[in-house]
Amino acid sequence: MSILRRPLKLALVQLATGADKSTNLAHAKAKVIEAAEAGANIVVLPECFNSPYGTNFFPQYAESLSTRETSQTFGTLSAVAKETATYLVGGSIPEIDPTTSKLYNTSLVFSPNGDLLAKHRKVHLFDIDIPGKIKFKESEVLSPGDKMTVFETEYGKIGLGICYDIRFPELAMTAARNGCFAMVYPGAFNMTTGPLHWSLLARSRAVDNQIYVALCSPARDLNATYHAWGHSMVVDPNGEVLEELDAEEGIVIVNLDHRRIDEVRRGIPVTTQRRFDIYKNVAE
Ligand SMILES: NC(=O)CCC(=O)C(=O)O
Repeated sequence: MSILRRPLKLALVQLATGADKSTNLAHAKAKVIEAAEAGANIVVLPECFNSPYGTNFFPQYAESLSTRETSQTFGTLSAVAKETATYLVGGSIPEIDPTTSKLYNTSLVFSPNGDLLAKHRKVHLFDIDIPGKIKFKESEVLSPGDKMTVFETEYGKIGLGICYDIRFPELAMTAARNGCFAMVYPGAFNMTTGPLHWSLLARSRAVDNQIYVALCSPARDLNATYHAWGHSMVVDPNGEVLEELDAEEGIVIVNLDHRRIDEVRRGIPVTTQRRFDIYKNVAE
């Protein structure tokens, strides 16, 4: 059997977000319903979809995600997943762990009956400094997650990362080696690295592993302090961009098909040609 058990429709919601959390949540809910009505089986929201993106905003917007009772966002996502009977990758939101007071950039995934399926805390924090262009240091306020995240669906397994996580091929590689048919990354690249690396990284992770790769960004808001690149996209296992948005709000809906994975893997059989006998000390 293929790693993708049967065809499905994947939707990416490139959401326009603002400063008001309740408005963002209501808007996200409306867009998830719109995607589901268009036939989506799995819906993805962007990184930091309920708040502006910035280290100064994380503490203010953070929620404890232990239960739906402690988190407005948890409750909303769970309810809309159930209402629409879709798998929902709830982008990411700032999380506070009440026992340690540590903050995380966290993604929650819900099943079609509204149960929490997975929780991914961004593993690689976005700390970069490109002189004259962009300096950003998530680690000033956030702590990194300490595990990879793969979740099981009726279609097969999906790996989950958040934005900067895509720069580390090991995550996608490990997920693919463990049988995932796709990597999904809620993300918010910027106007410096977005044009150069966003598509390149998505296509690289896809070609490396011969899996589908989906990146879901917020829409660009030039009134915000951080200008997201947008360009939410789905790439197929051969590295071809199936659909890509521009900067504005929109929904990408794409059919994923196991026959495409099988065909690409048959044509270029790198999955069976690997030389594990000569790859040594990869952890160094
Ligand atoms: N939110 C992020 O992790 C941004 C990552 C990014 O822009 C990059 O270039 O990497």
